[in-house]
Formats: sequence, structure tokens, C-alpha cells
Amino acid sequence: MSVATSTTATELDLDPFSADYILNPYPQHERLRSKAPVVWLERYKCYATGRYELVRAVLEDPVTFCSGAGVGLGNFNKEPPWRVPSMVLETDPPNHTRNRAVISRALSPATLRSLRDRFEREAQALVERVLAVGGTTEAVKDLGEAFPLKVFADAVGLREDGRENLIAYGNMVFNGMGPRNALYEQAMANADAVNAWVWPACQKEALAPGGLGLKIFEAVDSGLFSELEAATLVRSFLSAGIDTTANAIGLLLHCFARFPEQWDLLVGDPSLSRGAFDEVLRLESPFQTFFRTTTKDTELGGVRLGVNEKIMVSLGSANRDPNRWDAPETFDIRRATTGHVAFGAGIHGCVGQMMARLEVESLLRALVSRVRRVESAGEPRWMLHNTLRGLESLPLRLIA
Ligand SMILES: C=Cc1ccc(C(=O)O)cc1
Repeated sequence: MSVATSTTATELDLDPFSADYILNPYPQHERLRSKAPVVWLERYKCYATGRYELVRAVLEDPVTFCSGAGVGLGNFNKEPPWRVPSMVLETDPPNHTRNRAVISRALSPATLRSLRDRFEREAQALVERVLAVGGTTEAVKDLGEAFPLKVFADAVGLREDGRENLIAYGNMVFNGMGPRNALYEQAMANADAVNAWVWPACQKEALAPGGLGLKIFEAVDSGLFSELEAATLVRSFLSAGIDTTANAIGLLLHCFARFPEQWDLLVGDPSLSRGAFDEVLRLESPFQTFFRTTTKDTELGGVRLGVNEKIMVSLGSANRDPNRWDAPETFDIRRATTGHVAFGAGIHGCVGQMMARLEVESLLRALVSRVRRVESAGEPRWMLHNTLRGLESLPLRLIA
């Protein structure tokens, strides 16, 4: 389309970081999608889009919409980040390409195959522990957080003591992508103590032999990276690999508690487990919002965007865009979910997604083999969070 027919962005009074929006995002997503292809949020001085096609267009054009100025609301060209930027998430090619390759190699299909038995054993043991006390569980803590904190942290080779810091650190990383609001400040309140655990835990001498962490340090031995860079890459595992999966597990259990007929389908055919997880990801989008920064004056969906401006892409909205999905609000584990953007898309698409799938499917298969029904045991409480969608509390009863 020629620039002459493009327009300036329409303003929309939307607050994606308010409690109202977070607790009931779907009407807000509809406002975002229907107002215009791209809108301007004056409150946060950024552009925003919730349309599936345009969210994908942004994520698949890292030259125009870069990550090196941060993937949250904060623009690293204008204000310093709260931590040393990630060498994967907050970089652009060519450095991103080189750095991601090391992470990707550590998370190879062969590595994941070697972890499967251990993950499945841990999942079965965890499910037995919950059933042994009658099946009543605070599912976010007992399953959502407990499982990645055990299997993923063990796979990385992280020290056993102090792993609760990983949940707090994930809160810092993801709330830190939002505005400096109360959620941001609360997450950062304990930053010094949390960082005092996280950074030493990423050092070579702190990592267990045979783990993913030391695989990253092998790249040091080959002269590719410094020790500091290797530790920063290990920090990426800690940043991305816990809270995201923990929330996804909570959301998955919440879906099956609300839609028992879907659970029956899965019990009847456990091979539906992979599709079930992807449908939970599409429906709930544990990762709600990403930002990119424009590297030049450009236009998107016929709307003119200025250079060095932030654009918010709503993954949650894109994954329920009625122009892309039939009956988007319906939970259907047999749905064709290919193309959902819950793991992002393009060169920054989640490099750990196969690890996440291995974790969640291991837990799901262990549950399906022993649990006939997932029942609500009390009112769930949603988390207030700048970036992640998840439950603070999810009381369930697992019926064997
Ligand atoms: C998807 C989230 C994510 C968060 C942090 C990092 C990192 O710190 O590299 C990577 C991905």
C-alpha cells in the first residue's frame, strides 16, 4: 500500500496494565482489534495492535521491529534496563543468531529425549504425592510451580537450595516488562536478595555436571563466549523457563476443571496431550504482551508509525482473533492450533518451547493415567501481573 493512503494511529483509551483489564482482558482485546489496525495508547506513549495478522507481521519483521531496545514497554534507547540485557531475548541479529544457536544446541532433540524418562518419573511421583493426601491440592504451588522447579531446574543443573528465588526472579523479569506501576515495584521490592541468589547460581562452579548450564559453558571452552557471556546465557534459562511453564500448567488445569468433557476426551485418548497443551496456550496465552521498537518510520496495516517508538503486540488478543480462529473462546483440545502465537513467532519464537512441551506433556500424561476427574475445590484467584496471565491460587480436587 502506498504511504499516501496510510493514516496516523487512532488513539484508544486502553490500559493493558490495569486490574480491570488483567482480570477480564477479552472485551478489551475486542476494543483493541476493532478500533483500528494499530492504535496509539497515549497513557503509555506506545502503539498497540491485537489483530492476529499484524501481531505476526511485527514478530516476523525483526529488522523493522527490533528487540535490542527491550521487549517490554521500557525503551533501552531512552532509559537503562533494570538488568544487563538478555543476549537472546533483547538482542538482534547477528548477535542474536549466534547466541540463540548456543541455547538451541543445549536444548537439542537428543538432549530432550535423554530427559524424557526422568521427567515422566518425576511427574508420576508428584501426582502420587497429591493423590496420597486425598487429591486436594493448591494446584499452582503443588503442581504448576513444583514441577518445573524440580525437573527444569535439575536439568539446568541449578543448586537445590533457594530455588524459590526462581519464581521471584521470573516475577521481576516479566513484571519488569511493564510500566513502572505497583506490580513492577512489588516485583522489584526484593531484587537485591533475589539477584544475590540468581547471579551466583549461573556461574560455572555452581552448576551440576551434565546439566544444560554447563553445556553453555562448553561454548566458552571453544572460544565462542566469555565466562560472563556464558553466565548471562544461563541466566536466560532461569528467566524464561520457570514462571512461564508454571503459569501454563495452572491455566491447563483450570481449563480442564471448567471443561470436564475435554478431560474425558483426553483420558480416552492420551495421544491428544500435545494438542491439548497447544489449545490451552492459544486460549489463555500465559504470555500476554510483547513489545518491539521501530527502527525506522514505517507503516503497519495502513497506519504510519514513527521511528524509535514502542509497539505492544497482544498475543492474548491475537490468539482469540475471530478473523483467525473459529469460536475462539471455546476450549477444544482437538482444534487445529498451528499458528498460535503463545510462544511468539519468527526468529525470537520461544527457543525453549520443546522443553516446555516435554515438561507439560510429561505431567499431563501422568495425570491422565491416574486422575478420572479434575474438580474445582474453591474459587480460583487470578494473578495481577504486567505480562503473564496466570492464577495466584487454584484449589482443585483430583479424583482418582
Ligand atoms: C519468554 C520469555 C523470556 C524471558 C527472558 C529471557 C532471557 O532472559 O533471555 C528469554 C525469554
